[in-house]
Amino acid sequence: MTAALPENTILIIDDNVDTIRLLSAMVREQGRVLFATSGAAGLELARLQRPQLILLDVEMQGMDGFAVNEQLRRDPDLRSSAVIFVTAQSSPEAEIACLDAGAVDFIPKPLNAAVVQARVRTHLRLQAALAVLGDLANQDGLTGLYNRRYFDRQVATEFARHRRHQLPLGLVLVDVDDFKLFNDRYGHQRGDACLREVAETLQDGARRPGELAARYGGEEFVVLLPNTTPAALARYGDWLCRRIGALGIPHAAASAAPHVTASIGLCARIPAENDTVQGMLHAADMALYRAKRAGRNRSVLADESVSDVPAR
Ligand SMILES: Nc1nc2c(ncn2[C@@H]2O[C@H](COP(=O)(O)OP(=O)(O)OP(=O)(O)O)[C@@H](O)[C@H]2O)c(=O)[nH]1
Repeated sequence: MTAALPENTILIIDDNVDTIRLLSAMVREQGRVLFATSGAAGLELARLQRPQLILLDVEMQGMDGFAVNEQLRRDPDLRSSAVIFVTAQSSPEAEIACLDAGAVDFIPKPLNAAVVQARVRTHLRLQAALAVLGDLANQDGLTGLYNRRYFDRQVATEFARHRRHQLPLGLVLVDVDDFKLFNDRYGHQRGDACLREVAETLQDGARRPGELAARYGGEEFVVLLPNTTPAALARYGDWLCRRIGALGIPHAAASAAPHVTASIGLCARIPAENDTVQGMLHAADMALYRAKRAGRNRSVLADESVSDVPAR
């Protein structure tokens, strides 16, 4: 689920071109170096490039380093970039003010190459460790898919985005059929292996940008499909059902087939003003319930889904 770690990116924000040149030369071996000569340009670049580390001049014309840092800290997308303040003010008070503002470190001017490199190295290492921890916190330990915590965050963001742009959002609940009987018959370890295989199938079927498969709990999974019409979602549900069946995992005690199958509840909607994520999940859950009641091993689209939106 996790993309390969990107190369380290270091952004220098300083209104003095000579300082930028000097700092760039000092840190260029340690990552890709970008620079901006004003706070506003620096924020713009940070938004586009998501640097691991920002070397931020405190005393700049216009927006000073503290103001830039405040905006960085406030923006959830930028908060993970570590800021090292660079300043000619080397009093203990100035140093404390930098750290209190949320910077991870402080580099005094005049610049010393060895000190700059050591600090940058340390914080790039810490950033890499934090990125690994962040990924683990979002991951389900058994299947490697995203966990429910991460899904809850993403679905809220996507729901709001789809409402803003009036696009249909697709939600898929997948529940492995008669899984208690599978565990009873084949044991918990084979049960775990089965869940991993189903998870892999879901992951394979959610590779387009913005698509996301997560473990929702126990033997239940959820897939989020941006900009997906009810008709396209119904096709996806049928396809997924067939793919899970085609894994051919024997399940002699199952009611729908002699192999592992899944029931799938689908909901695709353009979120209305008074809609909620919970409302969509509830609709998908009701559809899943109907799939179970109708004999399992099938996908069912929630009743109220709109169908007059362009095809995906
Ligand atoms: N092996 C394994 N089993 C799990 C895991 N999480 C949940 N389960 C089992 O999944 C089973 C789910 O059972 P039920 O909720 O009764 O549903 P079901 O047997 O799949 O029946 P239907 O959903 O009606 O088809 C329970 O026996 C749980 O113990 C897991 O991580 N590993």
